Amino acid sequence: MRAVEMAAIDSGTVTGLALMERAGAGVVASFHTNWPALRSGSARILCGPGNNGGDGFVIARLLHANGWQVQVVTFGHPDQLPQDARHNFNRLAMPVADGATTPPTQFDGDLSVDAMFGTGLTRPISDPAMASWLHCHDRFCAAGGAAIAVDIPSGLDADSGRVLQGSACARSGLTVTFHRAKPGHYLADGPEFCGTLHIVGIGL
Ligand SMILES: NC(=O)C1=CN([C@@H]2O[C@H](COP(=O)(O)OP(=O)(O)OC[C@H]3O[C@@H](n4cnc5c(N)ncnc54)[C@H](O)[C@@H]3O)[C@@H](O)[C@H]2O)[C@@H](O)CC1
Ligand SMILES: [K+]
Repeated sequence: MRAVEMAAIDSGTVTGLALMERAGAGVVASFHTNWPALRSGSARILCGPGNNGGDGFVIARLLHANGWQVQVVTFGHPDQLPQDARHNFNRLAMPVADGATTPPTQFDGDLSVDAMFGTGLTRPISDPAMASWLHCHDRFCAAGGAAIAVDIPSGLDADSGRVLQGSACARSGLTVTFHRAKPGHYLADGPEFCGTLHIVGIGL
């Protein structure tokens, strides 16, 4: 997937930023088809330190523009964000909570989005703050809340579908992935953690 994205970007046919905007818009569109009754409300978006988090910033901006009350929780310092994610972080016009220093509260809003990690997860999620925020997302999902994973549930290996050894991982009711499903969506723990799988095109 990374090679496909880089080839498209290197060929000049599309920018990473355009792909990220389409990814974020695809998640919002998928959300409305999966939960049509949920027209607006309050959303919590968990945004990790990479471009998966960047997708989360796009989703936050689009929901906010549609009249949603949005709480963005970030993990990692904005200065460390990759360029496209940083661009979308800078475009946010709402308060942002630092997940490392803000204790998680039980979420009683309408929509929780896991944009912590996608295909760039390289090791088990062991950071206690990340784990406890993901646990909130998982509890909200288990209680029947609208819980979405961006690209892949964080903590799940995109190739094997297994939760990385000892990693925190959160279930979602809907996973929205881009361009193609990954083996991890179907294998091992994938189905349990992904819930319904939507595959959106981002023009690749
Ligand atoms: N490349 C592109 O042009 C596009 C990428 N997209 C999104 O970008 C994602 C991939 O982005 P990235 O490659 O930045 O990867 P991620 O956003 O999945 O995360 C990578 C970051 O997390 C850190 N990390 C990995 N494992 C960790 C752990 N256990 N604890 C703490 N930090 C950890 C890495 O050091 C790195 O900084 C995709 O899943 C998708 O959501 C989409 O926007 C489509 C376009
Ligand atoms: K994710």
